[in-house]
Amino acid sequence: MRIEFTKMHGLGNDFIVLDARERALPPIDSAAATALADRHTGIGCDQLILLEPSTEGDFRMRIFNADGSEVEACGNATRAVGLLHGRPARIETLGGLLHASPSDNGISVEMGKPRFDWDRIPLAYAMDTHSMPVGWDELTDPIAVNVGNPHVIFFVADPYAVDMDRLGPLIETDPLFPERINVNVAAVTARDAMTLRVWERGAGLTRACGTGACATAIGAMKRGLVDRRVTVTLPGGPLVIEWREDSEIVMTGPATESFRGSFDPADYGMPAGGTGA
Ligand SMILES: N[C@@H](CCC[C@H](N)C(=O)O)C(=O)O
Repeated sequence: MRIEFTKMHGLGNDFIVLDARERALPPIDSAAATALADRHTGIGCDQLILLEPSTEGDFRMRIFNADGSEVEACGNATRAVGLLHGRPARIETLGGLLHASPSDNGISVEMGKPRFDWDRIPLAYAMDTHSMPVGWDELTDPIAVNVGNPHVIFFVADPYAVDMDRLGPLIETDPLFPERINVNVAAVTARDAMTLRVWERGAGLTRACGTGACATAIGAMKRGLVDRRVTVTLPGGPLVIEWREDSEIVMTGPATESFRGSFDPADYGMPAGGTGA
């Protein structure tokens, strides 16, 4: 049996979407996700997304980084599967229940409420997460925010001047972050505008990171640098992030289907059996 997939992206952050909501698929494990994500020998993606039935929401979304790690949240993929669903959706994730709905400017997602406690980031030991007394070369005084997944944010004059290929993996794997971390470097350009680059945990430098945009906007709002609605421009384009009075984060932006195809699971070492429906 061949497995059908949809290739999608949100501002160039790209996904293989596998749909096991109505038809069981062979189990997807870390090794299969890594093999499928390979840009030379597989289909290629930053994240593999697996949709399954859910008792809590309309469906469950599982997220695997390109390195095979299964993680809690992915903002851009949430918009992508919202587009695929075609109507408002309640999406169960490891990071919580999210709400995605079509809007005038693409797809809007209620991403949940941010967490700031050191043990909810998580960090390895207690520390003020609002102004962390740590640094890596010119990257100093970060703020840490968990928006379903963990982020550390550095405010700099020019994100494009930062050597992310060197500093990204160094910070991602620092023992201060027991579950590793997504690394954001951002510049505030106006009370309602920021630029951002993200080194993603388990995927490296991507063209866009939805949760990174949320965490960075919230970090800047907490420090009083921007207002409660801000446009965050990533290499792949802009996302609008709003922090509502009830503390819910709302992310709005585009999602795109690139193409559909199918593959033979045996080519990716996938065992026989079923996951999902
Ligand atoms: N690209 C995503 C984030 C994907 C997960 C992240 N790399 C992690 O490990 O937490 C997004 O758009 O949010």
